[in-house]
This record gives sequence, C-alpha cells and structure tokens, in this order.
Amino acid sequence: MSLVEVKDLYKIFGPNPKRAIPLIKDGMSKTDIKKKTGCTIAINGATFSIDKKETFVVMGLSGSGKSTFIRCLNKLIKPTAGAILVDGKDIMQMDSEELQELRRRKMSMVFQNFGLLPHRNVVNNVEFGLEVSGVDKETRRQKALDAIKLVGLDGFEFSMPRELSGGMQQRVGLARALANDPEILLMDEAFSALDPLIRTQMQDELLELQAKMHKTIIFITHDLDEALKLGDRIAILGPDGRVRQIGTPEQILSDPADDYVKKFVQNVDRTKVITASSVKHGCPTLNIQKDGPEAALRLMEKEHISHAFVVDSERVLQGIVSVEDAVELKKQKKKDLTEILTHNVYTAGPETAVSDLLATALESRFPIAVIGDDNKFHGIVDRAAIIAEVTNDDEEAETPTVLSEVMEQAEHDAEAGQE
Ligand SMILES: Nc1ncnc2c1ncn2[C@@H]1O[C@H](COP(=O)(O)OP(=O)(O)OP(=O)(O)O)[C@@H](O)[C@H]1O
Repeated sequence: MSLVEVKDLYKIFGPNPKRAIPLIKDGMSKTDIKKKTGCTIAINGATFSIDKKETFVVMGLSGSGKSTFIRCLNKLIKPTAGAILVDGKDIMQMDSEELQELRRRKMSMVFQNFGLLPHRNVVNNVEFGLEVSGVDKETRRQKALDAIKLVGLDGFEFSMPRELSGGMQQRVGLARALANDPEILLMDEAFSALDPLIRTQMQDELLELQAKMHKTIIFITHDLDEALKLGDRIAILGPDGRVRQIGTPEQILSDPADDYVKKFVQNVDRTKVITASSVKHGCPTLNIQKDGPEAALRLMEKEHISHAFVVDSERVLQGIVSVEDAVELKKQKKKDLTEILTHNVYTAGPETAVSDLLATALESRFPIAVIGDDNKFHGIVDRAAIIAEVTNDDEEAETPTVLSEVMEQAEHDAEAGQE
C-alpha cells in the first residue's frame, strides 16, 4: 500500500515559473529554458508512489533536484505544480496544525551534516524533538535512551558531540529521528560525510535496523552503489530533474531505461546484485515416480541435452541423470531411474548473487539448480550464463554442454559393451 504519492510534480525556480511548464512539455532543454525565461527546472513532472515499509532511494547527481524534492516533501518549499499525498492527504491542503503533526510525528529527518546541537550532550540531543513536541520529561528521557540503545550508543549518553567520531555523531542523528517513532524516515545524504569504511558500516547497520523497524525510509543519495545496497526501489533523477527510471536494483541494472541510466550503471559490479533467479531458466524435468530410462533418453534426445534434472511430483529435486547412465540402465533393462541418480547436484537459492556462483559453476559438470524457499526446483543457471554475467561479455557465452554427439557416443559405447 502506498504511503506517499507524488503526482506530476514540478518545481521551477525563477520569475513566473508556471510559464516554463509548457516549454518543458514541448521538449525544450533545461539550459534553453533558463536562457529564454530565467527559470531553473529542479523537479520535472515527477510521478511515483512510495509503499509503506519500503526503503525508497532517490538518486541523482548534483543539481538533479534531490534536495528540492525533500524540501517539497516536508513543505519547506511550495511545488510549482502537482501534488504530494501522504496517507492520501495532499500536503498542499494541510493547515498549519496538520503540517506540524506531519513534521513532528509522521516524518523525521536525518541530515548529512548530522545537525546536532553542540552544547547538548547525546541524550539531550536525542530528546530534543520530543521536547519541542511537548512530551513530558520522564517519557522523553526513556524514549531517548531506547533510541540510543537501538543505534548502539549506550555508554555514550552523556558525551558531548565533539567527543564523538563522525559515525557516532550520525548515530545520534539517527537516534534523534527514531526517538519520535516516525512512520517515515527522511535521510538526506545521511552517510555522505562519513569515511568510506564507516559509511559501509552505517549502511549495514541501517539495513539491520530496518529489518527490525519496518519504517518507510526515503533515502537521498548521489551514490549509485549506496542506492543499490539500501533501496528496495530506486528513482534515478536525470540532470534535467526528470525521473529517468524507477525500479528495483535488479531492474535498473539489468534493464536500464535509457542511455543516461545505462551509462550510470555500466561501472557497477553487476554480479554482486544480479541474482540466480534473474539468470535462471526453466528446463524440462523427469519425474522420479513415473519416468524410467526410456523416458529419460527420449527427453534428452528431443531437447538435445546430455543430462536431465529429476524431480518428484511436488517438484522437489531428486538428482540428475546423464545420458550415459540412462543408456546403461536401459541396457540393464531397469524400469526406473533411482539407482543411477546423481545426488550431488550444486544448488543455489533464488537470491544468491551470481558472483558467488562462479567457483561452483567452474567446478560443476552440470548447471546449478535453483531451489526456492518452498524447497521446489525453480530452474537452472548455466555455467555459460554465469561466466557471461561475471565477464559482462556475451561473447564468452559458450554453448552449454548439450551435445547430441555425447548421446551418440554413449549409445555407441553401450552397444560396443554389449557385443
Ligand atoms: N533556491 C533556489 N533558487 C534557484 N535555483 C535553485 C534553488 N534551489 C535549487 N535550485 C536549482 O535547482 C536545481 C536542483 O537543485 P537541488 O539542490 O535540488 O539538486 P540536488 O540534486 O539536491 O543537488 P546537490 O546534491 O548538489 O545538493 C539546480 O539546478 C539548482 O541550481
């Protein structure tokens, strides 16, 4: 269910900004509009919705309109056109009381520069928002201490901000935002001022916290790696303030909407984000309860494959049978496949990163079976597909080991053995 809906939102700075909208719609560029009208386009017809409990990342380079969006969202500035609905209510229509409620209780903000009050200790900083909202002393102290614990700062309650490292100061900022128990957490470049190592650590901790808290997080960043790591979905803003693509990290990496997004994502290590489920494909299977060597050979001949995966009626993987084994069974006049089933099939979960499958793929004779959380067989990932993803080069994709010659050779060998 969506909590925030942004509808055809424009923010244009400058004299008589509304007149720039038809020019934008006619396709005139941001630079030409600036020349012609003196107006600067910051947000250009954005439409999207943010679901409850999702982490929605707004990503764009400097000047793409990220800060403007945040300011529109808490109504620090007024959009030129369009609407922003929070819980179905247009924030432009809110009276000052509703707006205060929105800013104090519904949303909390974490800033890039931490925004701490230097003369207040940690706990006093954390309870500041509650103090402003008029929460009594005892309650706000307890809430502040709980939030401090949540971000792992217990023991530092009475330290001053200057005594803390950047990472710790940002934890205070996060604790202050969480102390209000807001439904929406607005994080504006919250980790951008931190050293890379601390930044990674804070990202990991935010993911852990979110797994427990289930807040709706709107995270603003200019860093694509950060966006891909944190976002359930990402909106990519172009330099013209237009939303270029909205999608899951996987959708953005595997199917960039235009050349701008493509350029952006081409340096990312895709294999860390591309998962087994996105490169898997279905394959014909044999049923352990009813198929024997004849059926196995027929299937392999028809599909031009040298081995087949065997499942039971519930589609739980039982093993794999090779053409050589099936020929041997047929020779022995066996009626089922149980005896020769190879059980040591490599498997992966749907969410396994392709990069983690490379070593297995190189070692295994067979494709890797993808097994879902339901324990059922969902398909296979070919070695060729993994290598192609890892090297990012389709040329490397070899024909899978699916050769009818293997079959012919095996039949031939078996016949020779019979003589
Ligand atoms: N008050 C203002 N008056 C005029 N133009 C503005 C104003 N605020 C922002 N802009 C312009 O709007 C566009 C979007 O700016 P915004 O600050 O929202 O981008 P941003 O993505 O947050 O960039 P950064 O990461 O550098 O903060 C830019 O072209 C900027 O120059």
